[in-house]
Amino acid sequence: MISATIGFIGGGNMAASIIGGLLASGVPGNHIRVGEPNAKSRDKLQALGDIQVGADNDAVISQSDIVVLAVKPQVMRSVLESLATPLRERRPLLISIAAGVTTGAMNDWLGDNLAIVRCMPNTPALLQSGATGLFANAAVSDTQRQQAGAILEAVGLAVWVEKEVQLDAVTAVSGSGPAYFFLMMEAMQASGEKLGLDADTARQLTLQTALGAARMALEGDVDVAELRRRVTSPNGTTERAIGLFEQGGLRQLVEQALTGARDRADELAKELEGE
Ligand SMILES: NC(=O)C1=CN([C@@H]2O[C@H](COP(=O)(O)OP(=O)(O)OC[C@H]3O[C@@H](n4cnc5c(N)ncnc54)[C@H](OP(=O)(O)O)[C@@H]3O)[C@@H](O)[C@H]2O)C=CC1
Ligand SMILES: O=C(O)[C@@H]1CCC=N1
Repeated sequence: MISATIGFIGGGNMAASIIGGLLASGVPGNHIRVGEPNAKSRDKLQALGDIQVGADNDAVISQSDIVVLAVKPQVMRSVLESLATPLRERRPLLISIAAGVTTGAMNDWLGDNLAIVRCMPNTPALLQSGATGLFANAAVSDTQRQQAGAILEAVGLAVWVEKEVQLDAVTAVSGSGPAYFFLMMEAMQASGEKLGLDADTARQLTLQTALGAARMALEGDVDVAELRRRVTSPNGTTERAIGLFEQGGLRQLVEQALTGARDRADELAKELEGE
């Protein structure tokens, strides 16, 4: 059970997904506060439930045991520098969800050595089906580690990594990952339509197939390669399709794409630290 008060600095897409998941998991709305400058985003957040939403970050910090930093990487420095004094005084556990912003850079900008759990969640957190990688810096106590783990477990799978650099690989696999599956679904829907299905039928068949495949992979006792083989009848239709995917270099393309995402996280860190 999460009894701490949780304040979010930044209430955009990813914060809304986590907040929606926390509320669905039973965290009371009056334990959640958000500081968000954009009035439209505040309205969207307020629609999630009976949480305290405002534009005043200082008020959020003064009322929170845990502060989730959910702003874009590019504004993290200015946000932390502007909030350094109240954060240094109150010393809440900080949880950052920003891609490519290291705990070292955050503490440099704060001018202190605060407890920071850096994590990489993903948007399915909204449906409590998220996947998050977490890393704790040396200032994080066992209790704080448990608190951070409990928050992210409330919205899905939470996995700790030993080295901070591994979070860039987590970003490439699961942080950005939902977008890869959405792209595949977009492409399958479009192909279904080209092959003569109406848009709604193509959509329904694609989405249900994605759900069914993910459930079999998660709930079954065989690996995904074996599940793929079981669909692939010798000399059948799947064999033709899979052969064309392999011939087109799908595996190499996936590796290149994930390496690109990992490298972009590393670049972001260097760009932000060089500022
Ligand atoms: N989207 C995703 O799937 C994932 C995102 N992340 C990480 O989450 C973080 C947020 O991403 P995302 O939610 O997509 O981005 P959004 O732009 O949707 O959310 C960021 C929010 O922060 C607000 N903001 C800007 N400045 C401040 C400030 N000074 N104080 C408080 N709030 C402020 C922005 O308002 P305004 O719009 O007015 O600028 C915006 O609403 C990023 O660091 C990203 O790397 C991590 C995992 C997955
Ligand atoms: O695209 C991004 O940079 C963020 C981080 C992972 C998902 N969205």
